[in-house]
Amino acid sequence: MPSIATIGRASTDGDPWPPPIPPDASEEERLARLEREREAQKVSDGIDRAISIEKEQRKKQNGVKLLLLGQAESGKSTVLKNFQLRFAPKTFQAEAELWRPIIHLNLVRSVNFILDLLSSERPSSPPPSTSLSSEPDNLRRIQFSLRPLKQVEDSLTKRISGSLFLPVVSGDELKEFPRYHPAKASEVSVRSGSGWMGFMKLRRPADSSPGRSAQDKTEDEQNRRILEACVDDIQALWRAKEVQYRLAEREISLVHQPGFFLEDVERISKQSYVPTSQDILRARVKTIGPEEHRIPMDTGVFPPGPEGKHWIIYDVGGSRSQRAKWAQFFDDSTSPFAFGPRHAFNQVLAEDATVNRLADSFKLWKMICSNKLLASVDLILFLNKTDILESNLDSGVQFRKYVPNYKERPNDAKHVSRYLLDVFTAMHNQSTPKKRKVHTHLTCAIVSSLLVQEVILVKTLAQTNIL
Ligand SMILES: Nc1nc2c(ncn2[C@@H]2O[C@H](COP(=O)(O)OP(=O)(O)OP(=O)(O)O)[C@@H](O)[C@H]2O)c(=O)[nH]1
Ligand SMILES: [Mg+2]
Repeated sequence: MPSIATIGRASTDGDPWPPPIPPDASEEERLARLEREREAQKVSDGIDRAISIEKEQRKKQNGVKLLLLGQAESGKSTVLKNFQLRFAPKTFQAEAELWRPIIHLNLVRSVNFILDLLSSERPSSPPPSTSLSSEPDNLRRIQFSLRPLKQVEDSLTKRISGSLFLPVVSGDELKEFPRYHPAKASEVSVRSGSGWMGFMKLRRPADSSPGRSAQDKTEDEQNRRILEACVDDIQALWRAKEVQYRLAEREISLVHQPGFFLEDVERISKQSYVPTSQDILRARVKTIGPEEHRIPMDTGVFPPGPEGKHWIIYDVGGSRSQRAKWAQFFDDSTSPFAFGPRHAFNQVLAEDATVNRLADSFKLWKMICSNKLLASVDLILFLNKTDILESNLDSGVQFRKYVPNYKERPNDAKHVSRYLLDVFTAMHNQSTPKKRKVHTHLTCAIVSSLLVQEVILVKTLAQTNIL
């Protein structure tokens, strides 16, 4: 006899359960039988509900598990920083100083990128407004005087990545970190999160522990002195018309590149500089993960939960060689956050220049939606980088040129966002194995305003029953 919970389903030996009502049963027997089945069904549904509530509660007691998924540079680690800023502000502030070398590395890579660009090729024609000016001579002097920044870049990369501490990086991963990429400047090829942070803690400049060598300290001071001495020339380089001309000629928008700090050079090169929260959110470190981060939920934002409750956030690397590592986190106790780079419709992948980033992002989304291991969890989709999308469209870039199906709709952020939300939702509905909710949000992860936190933490998580 099957248990009551299986009434109405197939029995274990393959025969249908309950068995059909015998054809010779009287009307009275038939009605009584139907009534018994209805009652049994009610009990069965009640048991299913209780099991699912218990499962939810068990999930919550262990902490809330979030999985950040999306292509490289889509903003996963930045949202993680937002969580840290919101829920563990003291730790976040205490670690601010660790971000200074990363921010300096972002800056010197931008400078070295421009220097490489200037020396890599001659422009197709000289910039019209500078041909009669004295700028070319001055630019040559600046190029010469900024040469020590190559050593600063090498030294910072070595300090941050700590070659001894780095896991073996595969050939494919190394290929993703070219020193000079035609459309990129600020990628930092180091381990993210706890990897580099743990290492930097050991070598902290203010730290007088025996782990920190005198050589590190000297090198750190020397790098900062060089940077401070270069401030005027870096500013002059960035303002030079020829530089702007060469960047425009190759359609390179450094301002929109991750880890862009050229406008902040004076402030961030001061000896007394300590990174602000905003600087940290803007800093770029590529994740070679996956990494588990535990953030205590102790800030009283939500009603107190069980003692020792944590956010457990899995931050993964989004570049192609990293994606095979995602599957180990796919299960129904983890809430996946997927990131769609809305701004990237006119960009290609850093790791494969033949692949449009928006097309890649659609493919990833379909893979997440159709995954059977995630079929029972609601999905949260962030269409991130609203600011870059707006600035791209405002500068006249035509969305329909890259997405012909967009046709004659208006070329503004509101309509493009609506269109993308519709496409992502339709793709989900076509590929999901089960009916479930998708919570979509337009976000700008570098803004840690209350609004963003409200959206991310309160509305979304509460709607998905995570909290
Ligand atoms: N302008 C702008 N920049 C953003 C936004 N969100 C993230 N960024 C920046 O984009 C860069 C990349 O973000 P990350 O969070 O490192 O990207 P990721 O998805 O973790 O990338 P991988 O670790 O390579 O997988 C960082 O420099 C961020 O500061 C946004 O909404 N607007
Ligand atoms: Mg990351």
